[in-house]
Amino acid sequence: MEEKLHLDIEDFSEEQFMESFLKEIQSEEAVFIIGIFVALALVILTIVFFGNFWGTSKVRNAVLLLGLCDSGKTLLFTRGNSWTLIDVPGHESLRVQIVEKYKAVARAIVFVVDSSIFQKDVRDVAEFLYSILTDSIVAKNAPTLVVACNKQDITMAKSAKLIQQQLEKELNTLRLTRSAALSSQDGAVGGSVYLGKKGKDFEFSQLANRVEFIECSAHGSKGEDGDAEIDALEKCLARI
Ligand SMILES: Nc1nc2c(ncn2[C@@H]2O[C@H](COP(=O)(O)OP(=O)(O)OP(=O)(O)O)[C@@H](O)[C@H]2O)c(=O)[nH]1
Repeated sequence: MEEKLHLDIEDFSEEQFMESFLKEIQSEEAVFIIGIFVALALVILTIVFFGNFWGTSKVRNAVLLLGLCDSGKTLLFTRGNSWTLIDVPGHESLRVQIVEKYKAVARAIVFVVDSSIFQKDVRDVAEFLYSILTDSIVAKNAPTLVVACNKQDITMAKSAKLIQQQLEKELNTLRLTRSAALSSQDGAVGGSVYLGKKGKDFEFSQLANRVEFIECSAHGSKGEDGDAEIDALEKCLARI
């Protein structure tokens, strides 16, 4: 009897030991599995976070507002509150740096022209446009180009059609002089591409970019306090 009792106690303690041993192993396994899940979740979160971060930094979603000084960029900027615009100052010393910074992310370029003094400005406007369109990054990305012929409320303002024709003529001349200057130098000048098609007079239709010429007035007919006439510009941007 004593022997039996002794055996029972021994059996019992062995069973208990096995049970607690198994429990121990199971809880260790659970901790191990939870650990793996946490590590996996961290890896996935890191990938998603950096994926988004790198992804958005490469997305081209900027609309650059370019143009000579006083063409009306800032006034247009204040009117276009539904867009993500970058108003680039017209002054050459400031604009070069800003264009350099944003050109790679430009989804569209709104090039603002003062239509009321276009005749006087045509050469400068063409030179500015030439420098943008022959930039290798701009040429590669081919952002939509909207030439906004602003200040249409002023009687002397030239029409979008005339501005387009004169710019094509001026860009053609510039291309001739610039190409001659380039070929007289040794080697290629970094970052510049040929404008349009070789052997043909320059036309905007030769560019890979979608190009639109629109008429607008940031002032509107009732001055700065009135409604701006920028419907055509808004429609263009909505399509981008
Ligand atoms: N009549 C008229 N005046 C305008 C229009 N748009 C702008 N202006 C005026 O033109 C002047 C220059 O406008 P801004 O918007 O400052 O020109 P900007 O292109 O930003 O000039 P910068 O900052 O020097 O590059 C201001 O006095 C504006 O009120 C327009 O559609 N019609």
